[in-house]
Amino acid sequence: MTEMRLTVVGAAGRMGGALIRAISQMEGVRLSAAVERAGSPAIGQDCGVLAGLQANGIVVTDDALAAFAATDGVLDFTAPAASRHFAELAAQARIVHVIGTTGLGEDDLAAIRPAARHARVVQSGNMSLGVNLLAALVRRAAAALDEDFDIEVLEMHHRHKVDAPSGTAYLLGEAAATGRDIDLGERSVRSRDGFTGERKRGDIGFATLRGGTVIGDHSVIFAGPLETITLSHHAQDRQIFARGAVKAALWARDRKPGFYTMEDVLGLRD
Ligand SMILES: NC(=O)C1=CN([C@@H]2O[C@H](COP(=O)(O)OP(=O)(O)OC[C@H]3O[C@@H](n4cnc5c(N)ncnc54)[C@H](OP(=O)(O)O)[C@@H]3O)[C@@H](O)[C@H]2O)C=CC1
Ligand SMILES: O=C(O)C1=N[C@H](C(=O)O)C[C@H](O)C1
Repeated sequence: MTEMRLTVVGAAGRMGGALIRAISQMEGVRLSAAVERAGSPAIGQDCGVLAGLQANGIVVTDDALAAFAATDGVLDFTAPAASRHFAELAAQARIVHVIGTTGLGEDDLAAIRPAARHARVVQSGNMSLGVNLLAALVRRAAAALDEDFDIEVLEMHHRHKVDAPSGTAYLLGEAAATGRDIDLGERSVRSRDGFTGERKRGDIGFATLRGGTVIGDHSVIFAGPLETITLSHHAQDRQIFARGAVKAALWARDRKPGFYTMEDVLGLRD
C-alpha cells in the first residue's frame, strides 16, 4: 500500500514537533505539509529543523487549503477555533482528520460533528494507549464500586497549558460516569473554593495542578470507607500522543466517513 501523506497543523507547537518526529520514524506514512497560522514566525522555516531534526525540505506554510488538497490526513493539536476551521476544510477535502486539541466545548463539538459526514474524524483528549486502557479500567472500577466510594480525578500538567481540567481528565471522568451510569454534566464538581459545604454523595470531583515541565499526570481516586483505590497514568514523553495520532490516521484511512475515538482505534470498546 502507498504511504499515507500526513499534514501537521500547529507544526511549530510542542505537539507539532513531536508529530513531525513521529512521522519521520514510523512506517507507512510521510509528511506532506506543515501548517501554522498566518503571521507565525515559523512560516517559511524548514519544519524538520523546527522539530529538532535535519532539514526535510518542507517549509511551514499558512495555506491550509492547498495543504489539505494534497494530503490523505491531518494531525491537529492546535486550539478549539482552529480545529473547527480545519474540520470544515478536512470535510471539503474528504480526508482523515485526527483531532487531539483539548478544551473543546459542546459548541465546538457541535460544529465539528457534521464534518464527519464527509471526513473520517478521530477525536480524543488523549491519544496514548496507556490512558485509553486506564479509561477502560476506570469504567470497570466505577461499575463495581457503589456511591460509598467518592470519585475524584486529579491531573497535573506543565505551566504552559491553557485549558483546565485537561481533556484527559474529562475522558476519565466520562469513563467513571459511564461505569456508574450517571450523567457527568449533572454530577461533576470542576473546582472548589471557599465554604463549599460537604461533598455530595455520587459527585465526581476534578482537581487541577499546573507547573514546571510535567507532560501529563492523571489519577482517578476511589475514596471509600476505610480504603482508597488509585488508578494512575504518568506520561514520560509526548511521543506517546504523537505515535497514537499517527496510528489513528492509519486506522481511519480505510474507514467510512464518521466520528471515531481512540477506543475504536485501539479496540477498547466493551
Ligand atoms: N489528545 C492528546 O493526546 C493531546 C492533546 N494535546 C492538546 O493539543 C493542543 C496543543 O498542545 P501543545 O502542542 O502543547 O500547544 P502549543 O501551544 O505548543 O501548540 C499549538 C500550536 O498550534 C498553533 N495554532 C493555533 N491556531 C492555529 C491556526 N489557526 N492555524 C495553524 N496553527 C495554529 C499555535 O500557534 P500560536 O502559538 O501562534 O498560537 C501553536 O504553534 C492542546 O489543546 C493540548 O491540550 C496535547 C498533547 C496530547
Ligand atoms: O496540553 C497538554 O500538554 C496535554 N493535553 C492533553 C489533555 O488536556 O489531557 C493530553 C496530555 O495530557 C497533554
